[in-house]
Amino acid sequence: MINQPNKTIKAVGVIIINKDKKVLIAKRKPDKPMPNKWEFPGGKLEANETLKECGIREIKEELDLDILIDKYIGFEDLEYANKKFRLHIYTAHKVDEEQKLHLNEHTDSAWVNINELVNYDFPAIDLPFVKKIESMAL
Ligand SMILES: Nc1nc2c([nH]c(=O)n2[C@H]2C[C@H](O)[C@@H](COP(=O)(O)OP(=O)(O)OP(=O)(O)O)O2)c(=O)[nH]1
Ligand SMILES: [Mg+2]
Repeated sequence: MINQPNKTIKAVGVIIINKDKKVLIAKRKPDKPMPNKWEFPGGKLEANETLKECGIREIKEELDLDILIDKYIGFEDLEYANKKFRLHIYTAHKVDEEQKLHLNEHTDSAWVNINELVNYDFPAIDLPFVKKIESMAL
């Protein structure tokens, strides 16, 4: 296939919120882009799926969790390794609050209060999302 350096890659990150209003964050592996950063789990859109379907699929693949998507928060654009990304963020909750996660793609995870998110090392692009959910009544 011809290289398409200007094509924007769509990705989805999911902010899973539990009954205590804590949000799930996960730590990226050391051998991935943005090594060891904390993130809202998710990944890249595949052909023939919607952004919401992508979020649900990625959370199942990365964490073995079944979720329902709640709200669209927004998007931010980023660029690295000569590639352009547009990261869309949704909030969601687990179908079964008791379901336990498994780390298939991350080295660590944590359920944290929204006002504690600033203490974790996120990619710069996540800061507007953190600010936005801090100001929302979740
Ligand atoms: N999932 C997620 N990605 C983020 C966040 N912040 C941020 O800059 N990114 C970037 C990293 C990636 O360039 C892109 C999402 O890619 P990803 O690494 O999750 O993709 P993926 O799960 O499909 O991983 P892979 O197939 O490349 O291993 O967005 C975030 O909070 N969550
Ligand atoms: Mg991912």
